[in-house]
Amino acid sequence: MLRAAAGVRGAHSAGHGYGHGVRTGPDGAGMDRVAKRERGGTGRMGTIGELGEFGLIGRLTRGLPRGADVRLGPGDDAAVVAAPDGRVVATTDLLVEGRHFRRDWSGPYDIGRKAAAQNLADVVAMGARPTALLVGFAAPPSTDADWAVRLYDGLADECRRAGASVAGGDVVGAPGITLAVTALGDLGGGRPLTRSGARPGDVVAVRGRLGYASAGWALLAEGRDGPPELLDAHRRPEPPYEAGAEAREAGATALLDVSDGLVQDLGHIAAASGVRIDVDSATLVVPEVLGPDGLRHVLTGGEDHGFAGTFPPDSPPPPSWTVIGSVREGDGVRVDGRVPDATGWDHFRG
Ligand SMILES: Nc1ncnc2c1ncn2[C@@H]1O[C@H](COP(=O)(O)OP(=O)(O)OP(=O)(O)O)[C@@H](O)[C@H]1O
Ligand SMILES: Cc1ncc(C[n+]2csc(CCOP(=O)(O)O)c2C)c(N)n1
Ligand SMILES: [Mg+2]
Repeated sequence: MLRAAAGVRGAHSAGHGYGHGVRTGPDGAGMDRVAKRERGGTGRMGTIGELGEFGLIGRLTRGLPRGADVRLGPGDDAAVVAAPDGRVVATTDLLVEGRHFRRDWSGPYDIGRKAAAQNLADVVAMGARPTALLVGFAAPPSTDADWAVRLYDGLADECRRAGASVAGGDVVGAPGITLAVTALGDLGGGRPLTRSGARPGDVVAVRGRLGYASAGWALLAEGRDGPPELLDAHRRPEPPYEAGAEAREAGATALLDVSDGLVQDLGHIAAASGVRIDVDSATLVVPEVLGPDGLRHVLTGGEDHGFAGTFPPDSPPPPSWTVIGSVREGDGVRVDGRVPDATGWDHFRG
């Protein structure tokens, strides 16, 4: 059993509580008001340092969704998760303050949603059904407990969207916020949709938003306000989780989620499959809201966690997908016949 939480029962609101404007302008205008709202609560629970490690765990794990796949959830040395298929799909992704998000740009609820979404999308990109998350949470002791609770509200809600549960995790004091999330999934007897199955003659198709998170991040980085749908796309991706099942049913030969940039991620399919991928930019949906650099955001912007896949010519994807190109013999990715100079995000190249 878990030790009882030391803290007061949470009085936080279950609402999202995020605004739509830019959190900071170049002059820092409105920061105080923004900072208060983004702390995610009233500070009634105090800091996580005051709550203590086990008080915090007790508070964070209270009320989490618990699906049938999680046979034993938070509270023991490890969780027990069902693996009906006999194989477990497993993936892990870090979300690091200053690298993936900033606390003056994003509220805790959105950061929680994003941490879950980027992992759940990877499970779905294997053609699997997400079952459980394990959540490593590092934060300074001075962090408001309400902030941490709101983050877990976001994690829990994103899990609900994908039909998964939080099975366990770890908390640790650290100089900044880091979330290390591991997601598990079940293939339900199906074959995994790997990156290596694309064949010459296949069509290439995408599902979900592309370029929105990148355009939103660009606005935030420049300290500019802009359309809420862009700013929020940076804060919180909304992967169309149904894409995995759709791709599988349609006979997809390869699938991945677009996390680093469409061209770069298609390059992973091209390399793993030993093929060339040709993208026809005229087929890409570039909504006006993305602004003058819209095509660049669509081609190279990451973090929307839409899906890209390849499909045999005789079994095309359903209408919810957009066909954007074809698979040929050869290697690499071409856009309108040319090798693009920008492809996407690289953590070590800036
Ligand atoms: N530190 C590591 N140790 C072992 N394998 C790793 C490590 N980092 C990445 N990998 C593996 O390399 C592959 C590509 O990793 P990557 O993180 O780029 O995944 P992705 O789905 O393309 O992008 P994202 O990070 O957005 O999920 C994955 O199979 C991953 O498990
Ligand atoms: C504060 C801040 N600075 C920069 C970015 C942009 N960014 C960070 S990681 C990434 C690609 C996916 O990463 P991963 O491969 O780790 O999933 C992108 C486009 C951001 N979101 N926040
Ligand atoms: Mg991925």
